[in-house]
Amino acid sequence: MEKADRLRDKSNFEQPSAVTDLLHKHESSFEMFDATLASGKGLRAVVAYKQGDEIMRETAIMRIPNSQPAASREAAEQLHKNAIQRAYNSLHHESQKSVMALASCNEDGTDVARTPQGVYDTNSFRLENDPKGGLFLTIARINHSCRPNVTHFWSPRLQQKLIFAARDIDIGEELLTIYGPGQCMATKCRREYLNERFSFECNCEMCREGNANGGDEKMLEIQALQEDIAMQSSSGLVSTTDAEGQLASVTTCLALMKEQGLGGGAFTKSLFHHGYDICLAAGDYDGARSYLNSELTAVMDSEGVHSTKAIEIEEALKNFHDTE
Ligand SMILES: C[S@@+](CC[C@H](N)C(=O)[O-])C[C@H]1O[C@@H](n2cnc3c(N)ncnc32)[C@H](O)[C@@H]1O
Repeated sequence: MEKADRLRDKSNFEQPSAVTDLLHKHESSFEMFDATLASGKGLRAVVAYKQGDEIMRETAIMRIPNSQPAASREAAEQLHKNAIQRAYNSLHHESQKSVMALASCNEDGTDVARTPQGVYDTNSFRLENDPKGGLFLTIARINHSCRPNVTHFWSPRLQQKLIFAARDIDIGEELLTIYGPGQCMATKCRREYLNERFSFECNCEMCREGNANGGDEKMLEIQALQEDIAMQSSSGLVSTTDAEGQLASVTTCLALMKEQGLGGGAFTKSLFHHGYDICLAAGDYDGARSYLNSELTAVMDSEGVHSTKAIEIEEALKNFHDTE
């Protein structure tokens, strides 16, 4: 079966489901366990996944505005705290218990010290282009890795968060996502960022490895290449010779990302789009179509086959064929 068909089959259930539905649908494909990488729990695969497989989708148990207008920072913090408390109070007792069983890095780690705000702030996500963030009971159990094997995507249409395999995953492997940063950084800076933003000392494979295999230099090179390519492709002034150099940078960057375990669709899709822009500007339509095909696969792998972006790219590819 073609990959797109396989993905379509997996994405057949379209409507948002309740958290309990999520647990029933997916309970046999992953399980919660006592994590070794991090304190507390984690999720691990009980079936093997292929890159691009949808592993789960979940509806938020709590939705809280990211920010509210207030006269001072203190007043804004109070509004945030009140909104969390109100949302928490409106939950069923069993759901409250599930929320309070999650990790809380604002407190000292004991059950007594946990508060709804500590739990919400530790485990919630901002949701792209949405004024409200969300807390997802199951997704909250996924620990962080700077070399993740899963990525998440907020679907505005489904109002759910979807988790996709960023590479092939074996049975028994822990599911690990990236909390941040959004840029490629050297180990010391990544660890500082994670400590400051999420209050933990990252113990992931990439951080433990540090610069042993030149990882830090590779991360910095990826970052520099990505910035350079984005700048060049947006300037739009591409001669054939420029295009060759820029496309060579795209190829180098993709290879480095793969070496660093960052070859999944969520990380590569923008790079493929730049490749497409560069080829178009240089009048290389075969090259443009090839990059667009790669972008489509990367988008389907990380957003699902029904995402708005995937549909738009499919449309653009059809137009390519129609104008030939
Ligand atoms: C969203 S929770 C993840 C699930 C959590 N382990 C649990 O038991 O519910 C985030 C917390 O997990 C821990 N954690 C996640 N990834 C980690 C990592 N790479 N290194 C060390 N601790 C990590 C940290 O304590 C962090 O505050």
